[in-house]
Amino acid sequence: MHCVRKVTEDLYWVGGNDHRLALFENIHPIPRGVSYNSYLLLDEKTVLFDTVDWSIGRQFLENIEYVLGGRPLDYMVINHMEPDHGASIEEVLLRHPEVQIISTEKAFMLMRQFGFDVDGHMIEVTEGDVQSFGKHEVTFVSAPMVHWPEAMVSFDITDGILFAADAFGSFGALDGKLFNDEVNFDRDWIDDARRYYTNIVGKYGPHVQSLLKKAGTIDIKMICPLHGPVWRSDLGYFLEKYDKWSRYEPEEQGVMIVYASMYGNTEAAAQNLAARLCEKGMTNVVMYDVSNTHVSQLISETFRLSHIVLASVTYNLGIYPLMHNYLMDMKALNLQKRTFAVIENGSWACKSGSLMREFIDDMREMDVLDEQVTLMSSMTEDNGDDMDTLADGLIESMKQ
Ligand SMILES: Cc1cc2nc3c(=O)[nH]c(=O)nc-3n(C[C@H](O)[C@H](O)[C@H](O)COP(=O)(O)O)c2cc1C
Repeated sequence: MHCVRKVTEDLYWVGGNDHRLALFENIHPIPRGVSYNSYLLLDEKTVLFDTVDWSIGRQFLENIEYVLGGRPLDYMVINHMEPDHGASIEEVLLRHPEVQIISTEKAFMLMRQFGFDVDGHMIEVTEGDVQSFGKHEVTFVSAPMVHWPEAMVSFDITDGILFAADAFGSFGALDGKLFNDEVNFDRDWIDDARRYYTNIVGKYGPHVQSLLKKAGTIDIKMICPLHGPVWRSDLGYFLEKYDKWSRYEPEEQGVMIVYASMYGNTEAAAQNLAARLCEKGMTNVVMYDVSNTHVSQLISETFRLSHIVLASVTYNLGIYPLMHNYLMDMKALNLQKRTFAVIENGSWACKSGSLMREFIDDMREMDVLDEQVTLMSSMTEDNGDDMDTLADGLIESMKQ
């Protein structure tokens, strides 16, 4: 049975939702599921914009057949060749041998690498090329590393619709609600959107910036991403988030305390700091235990907030492994422009503080406050003054 939504008079959403997949990219938990979006335009020619993950292939094929209503499929525009979007290309080809695929040179290379026989079906496009499908004229804009090197976005000049590939996407299944104005995005979706952006595309901020610059020159009325809601109102809200995230600017002044603790003493010290901060009036404080918070969530929150406190035990003369993993992820994603503070703990040879400092010093545009707390197994009254100075240092640095 088909399950489609009308996007405009002649454009249909023909994607689907997956609630069964536990880990996106086999790494990131997606408790709210994920949607794979694909769009079918009925003009003088019929045009499919991207395909879907194989997990929802059957639903997708039924949707296409329903919307086509017996018409041939003339074109398939492939903006992005990652398998969660490109996996169904070959099946569409088998069912519609008449189809011509419009894509970039690199995407065709990837199609062959993934084993698709696309010979005789290829129309290669580059930046600025325009293709007319009847009433609709579509131009193609390269978007390398947003989030793979072959990526492009397509812009329907006639209706002002941006087919944005992996840009402006979000984790979360749509479950009937296709448009941003059919959901409470700022309440129910923004955390998943941020976790999607920061972990999937976060590393490529400068590439996203260059795409945003190009987007600024065209009159976009609607954004059709490959995951999550279609944007048809309040576009500025999401464009502004993307601008901040891709410039690595925090969304909020606030303190994120990330702690690693085996027996609870470092955790107690983290609580002590949180209480002091709130006592001093800084109440935008969140706390995360590295041992029970997925690193994708830690990364997302690190993009959101301005100040990060790392509180870690020393573990076999090193940083606690899960804290180390978080720091490595942060570095891999190229995160910048944050202020850190350090709380270290050790019972006989305390090393975690200096090691965490070294790690952060190696990253771009990161500050570490001089104020630091060193615990010998547990926090005592003797540490009180240092903890107070640390809290003051955090609050002071927010004023700058
Ligand atoms: C497996 C293991 C390895 C540790 N390695 C060190 C170490 O190399 N140097 C040190 O000073 N403390 C070491 N510690 C002690 C911890 O850093 C920490 O002081 C202690 O676990 C108390 O903090 P917590 O209650 O937050 O876990 C180790 C503890 C464990 C369980």
